Amino acid sequence: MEKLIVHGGYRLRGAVSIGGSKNAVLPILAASLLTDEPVHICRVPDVSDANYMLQILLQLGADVERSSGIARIQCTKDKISSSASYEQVRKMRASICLMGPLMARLGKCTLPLPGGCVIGDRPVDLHIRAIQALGAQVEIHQGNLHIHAPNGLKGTTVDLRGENGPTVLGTDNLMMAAVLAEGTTVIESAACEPEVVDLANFLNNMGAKIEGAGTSRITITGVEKLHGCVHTVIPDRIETGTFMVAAALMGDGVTLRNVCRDHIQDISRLLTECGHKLEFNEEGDTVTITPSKDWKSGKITTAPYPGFPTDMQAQMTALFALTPGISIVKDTIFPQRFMHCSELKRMGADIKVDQGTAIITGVEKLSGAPVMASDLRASAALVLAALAAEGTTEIRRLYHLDRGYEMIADKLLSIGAAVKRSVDLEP
Ligand SMILES: CC(=O)N[C@H]1[C@@H](OP(=O)(O)OP(=O)(O)OC[C@H]2O[C@@H](n3ccc(=O)[nH]c3=O)[C@H](O)[C@@H]2O)O[C@H](CO)[C@@H](O)[C@@H]1O
Ligand SMILES: C=C(OP(=O)(O)O)C(=O)O
Repeated sequence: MEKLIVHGGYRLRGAVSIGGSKNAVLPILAASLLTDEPVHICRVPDVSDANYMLQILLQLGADVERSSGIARIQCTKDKISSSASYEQVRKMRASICLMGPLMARLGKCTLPLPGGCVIGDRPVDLHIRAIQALGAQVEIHQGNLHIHAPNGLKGTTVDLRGENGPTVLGTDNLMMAAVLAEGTTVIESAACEPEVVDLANFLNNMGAKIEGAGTSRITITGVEKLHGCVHTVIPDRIETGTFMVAAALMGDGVTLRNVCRDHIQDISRLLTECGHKLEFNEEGDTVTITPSKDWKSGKITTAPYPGFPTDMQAQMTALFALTPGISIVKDTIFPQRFMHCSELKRMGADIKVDQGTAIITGVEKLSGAPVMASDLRASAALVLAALAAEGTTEIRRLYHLDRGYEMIADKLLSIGAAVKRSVDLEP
């Protein structure tokens, strides 16, 4: 196993290029199952989740080639298997989004149920409700979802609102199941995230008829077949936000390239309210961050898009740990997503967590410590805190970070951080 060693206190200066979105590319890769023809997906980030998804497709029978960020995938129907094994999917919850395309293409599938994870309970009841509404029968046996649609999938209206609001991968799954279904499917209370829009654009490029993606009502008119296409994945808005926080903490002229201004409005608003200066170019694809010497505390309540993303709250907590005053972070989507706080406290942060809310009193300095990453964004929060801390921090369980950050150590090193990966000899 590897660990990340960070010597804190180095100012950051220079430019970083943001990669393709992990959360957009996962369902897009799964959607390549929907056609016999090859699809070319550009700007596939080199992160372990995308690599697992490509491996799963390969094991399901797809032809997969990858070079310089471009994946070429071809899924010939009679070579594709409808079952994925627990070994294949256990590493990635997003494997649930294989359900929609496998059902659309083969009319049946067997998928291991994804478990919960450290960010909280992660049920799939809405995914099941969606596929049942299209006419599929679902059984759960020995930890597997067995789904089949003996009479094919038929379009209908499905309200996907759950207790905590819309579901992102649930919306993706239903869209992918409906593109080849008979008739029209209307998704009410659909998720509006940019990643859902990117998937809809990809499917429309393949010949699907989807309208309304990016709003809470999506209409899908089933077509007989889809064809190959070339698609470029949107920039990763969470990687962008993470580097924006790094720049707010330690920047001295950091520019981020290949960003999408429209997708990060709430993150930008919050950083601006805290006093940091953001300058976008006219196209909105490059931003320069100038940290404030007179920074202010802030308040976040996570919410579905266009609200503040839950995937950025841990990184903001790291920023607030060093921001004077009292800041408040409430996660309404994953109220248990505060594992990073106990590790930040070991570095000297003053944080109290109670019932889905963290109250953070800014301290003057953090100090480096050995810390343990518990999940993807918690790891990012620890890296950010370590960049600003006095002394050296060693972050263990780097595989969490590698799920969603492409070459993060190299990118940080290139703008002046003192970071290096090292083999961790401890068990
Ligand atoms: C690969 C990917 O894109 N992951 C993102 C996606 O996860 P994912 O799509 O799994 O998250 P959802 O949008 O489905 O979850 C939103 C809320 O709905 C609940 N829920 C979800 C499904 C369901 O069947 N029943 C149910 O109750 C969840 O527990 C959660 O409280 O959106 C999350 C919320 O923005 C992000 O944090 C994840 O990074
Ligand atoms: C929680 C995340 O991803 P996943 O849904 O794949 O666990 C994330 O990207 O922050």
